[in-house]
Amino acid sequence: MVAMELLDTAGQEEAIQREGHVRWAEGFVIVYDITDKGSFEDVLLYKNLLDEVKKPKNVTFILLGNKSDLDHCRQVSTAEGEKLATDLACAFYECSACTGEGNISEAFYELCREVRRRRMVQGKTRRRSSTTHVKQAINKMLTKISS
Ligand SMILES: Nc1nc2c(ncn2[C@@H]2O[C@H](COP(=O)(O)OP(=O)(O)OP(=O)(O)O)[C@@H](O)[C@H]2O)c(=O)[nH]1
Repeated sequence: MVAMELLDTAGQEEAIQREGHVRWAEGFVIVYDITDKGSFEDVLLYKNLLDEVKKPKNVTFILLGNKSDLDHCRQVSTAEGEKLATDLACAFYECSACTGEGNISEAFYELCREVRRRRMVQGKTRRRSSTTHVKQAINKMLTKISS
């Protein structure tokens, strides 16, 4: 079971840089509108802003192309979305917040799974480094005792 708190950044750059919840959040959903090429071009901008706020940590995120119900007005192809997601090494979904089509639940499950995977990896790194510190301390003590 995972308890999620979802916050909307309202899309303003200054808000993303300023707001504490961006620093606090563990995972992000970057959303563009498939009928608006400009919103797709902004994805990189938002990714870079998140990188800036979260550094030195890597940003955990998924890419979501919204408004798939408006396929007749599409300006961004599915292939373009997939290509960007591959370049950014994140999961990609198309969906419609309006009709619910596309796999919105799966997108959020995947984001949760990715957050957990990264936590596990970071936990292992932390544990390994603390074991190293304990070993070094014991070695120091033994060296002192024997000298
Ligand atoms: N057809 C369709 N319209 C949508 C969909 N999602 C949102 N909209 C419409 O798009 C408009 C903008 O939606 P918002 O939820 O305000 O978008 P936003 O990105 O949060 O906007 P900001 O508040 O500026 O950040 C509204 O008129 C929504 O009804 C969708 O999946 N399909």
